[in-house]
Amino acid sequence: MDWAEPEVGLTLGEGAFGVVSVCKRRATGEEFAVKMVDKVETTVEAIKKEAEMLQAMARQPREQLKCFSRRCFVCIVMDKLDGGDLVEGLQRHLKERGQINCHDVVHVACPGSWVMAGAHFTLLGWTSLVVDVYFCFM
Ligand SMILES: Nc1ncnc2c1ncn2[C@@H]1O[C@H](COP(=O)(O)OP(=O)(O)OP(=O)(O)O)[C@@H](O)[C@H]1O
Repeated sequence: MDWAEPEVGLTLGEGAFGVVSVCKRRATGEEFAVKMVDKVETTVEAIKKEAEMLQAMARQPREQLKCFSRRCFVCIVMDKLDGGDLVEGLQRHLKERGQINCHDVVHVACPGSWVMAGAHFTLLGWTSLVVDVYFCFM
């Protein structure tokens, strides 16, 4: 398996679980994103939950998510998404085209919320489901 020594490159962003960077598979040159979760600061249970959440959100969910371990990190490989940062995109839209009409986004927002509700329900239980369903009907 050539994931043993992938090439980790530029940082894409940072979240609660650690840094996300560009990652290149040496054998093929394909680019992915890799989330590097600190083994010392994060419990095994939390890392498992994060990996399961990413697996549930994957573009091809049936394909097994690739993970590898480095000295201090568990590295979770994902498809690299090139759409940019959501908040920056919203701000750019506001500046260039004005406010988004609520009626235009409802068809996208509702199915999206149901996907999130499903993922949260599987992993985190009822509390998140209730919150997500609330947002879905807002
Ligand atoms: N698959 C990806 N492809 C490209 N960029 C990504 C990818 N995943 C994450 N990023 C970038 O890295 C940033 C941090 O992602 P990360 O998933 O760690 O945190 P988050 O989604 O912002 O929130 P949380 O920490 O609650 O999970 C994102 O805001 C995004 O800019």
